[in-house]
Amino acid sequence: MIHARGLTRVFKVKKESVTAVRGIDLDVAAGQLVAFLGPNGAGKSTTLRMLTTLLPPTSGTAMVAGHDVAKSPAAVRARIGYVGQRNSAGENFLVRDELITQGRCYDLGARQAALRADELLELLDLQPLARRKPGTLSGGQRRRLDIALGLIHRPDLLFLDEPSTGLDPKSRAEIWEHILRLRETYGTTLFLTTHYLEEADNMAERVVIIDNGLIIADGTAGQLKNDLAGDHITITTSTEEQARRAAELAGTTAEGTTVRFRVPNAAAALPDYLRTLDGSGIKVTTAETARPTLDDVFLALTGRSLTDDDIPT
Ligand SMILES: Nc1ncnc2c1ncn2[C@@H]1O[C@H](COP(=O)(O)OP(=O)(O)OP(=O)(O)O)[C@@H](O)[C@H]1O
Repeated sequence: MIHARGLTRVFKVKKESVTAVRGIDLDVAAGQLVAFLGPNGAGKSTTLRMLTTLLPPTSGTAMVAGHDVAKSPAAVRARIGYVGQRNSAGENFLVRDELITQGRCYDLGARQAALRADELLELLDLQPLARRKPGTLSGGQRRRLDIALGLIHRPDLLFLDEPSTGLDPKSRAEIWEHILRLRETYGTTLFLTTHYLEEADNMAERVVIIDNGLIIADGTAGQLKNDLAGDHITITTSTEEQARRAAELAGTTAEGTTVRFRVPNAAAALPDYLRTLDGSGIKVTTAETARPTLDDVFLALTGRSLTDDDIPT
């Protein structure tokens, strides 16, 4: 569904050039749900804009929904949907009429546009709001309308830029419920950016991480965590001296009475470690293990946290 090779975008700003995307290769099969993650300024929106024909690549190629973004942008646009970060609906029409008008823009006949609008109102639980104006909807309701607008021509592939950002946790959960439902109903391929790591972790079957214009990791959340981060073991001891010795045995340094370190499989490693500590006369007060997060993956790859720069987690 997406087949990009060496996709690059350089912006000229006065005499300087900014390389936002540095030759990325990306393949997305039909029906996949891919989360595209990266810190602020990593190149997510620029990539999305190139894949959706909104911005021409400086070099490289991308076939999207079977067509070349540079050579046949109209054919790409006819087959994809794009839900940007800003609201797509106008303010003047009622919700249902907004959808019908959008359908007419895609050359649907009046009857077909109305049928499609009603189908999407149903799918996105917008039926009770059909006769309201978009300006009167809540943030979550507006996002659902944006998604419906992106789906009116029943695209094979839907791009969503930060679909849940700025919503309260309940509305975020609802948006995800609808995203998953539309995938189940239509089998739509979904490619979305998100700042919410736990959403990418729980919902997407594939996570692609971009940093500084380059794809630095690509796989299931589980694979990335196993291969690149490792589990956490945390123990506490009753004295700082004991923690220092326990840390030494784990090849790390203590923080007060706490020792933290990573291992490939904590459940298997912890009993051995506790036995070693016991044999050395170190009294452990608490011991726990934790699976890594996607942020741990990013940290392991770059030495930085994805949650820096005020990115909400
Ligand atoms: N029109 C432009 N002119 C100049 N530089 C740009 C332009 N658009 C993006 N950039 C730069 O390209 C880089 C990537 O930006 P992009 O918006 O793609 O990142 P992002 O990962 O989407 O970030 P965010 O999560 O903050 O939206 C940044 O350094 C940005 O400043």
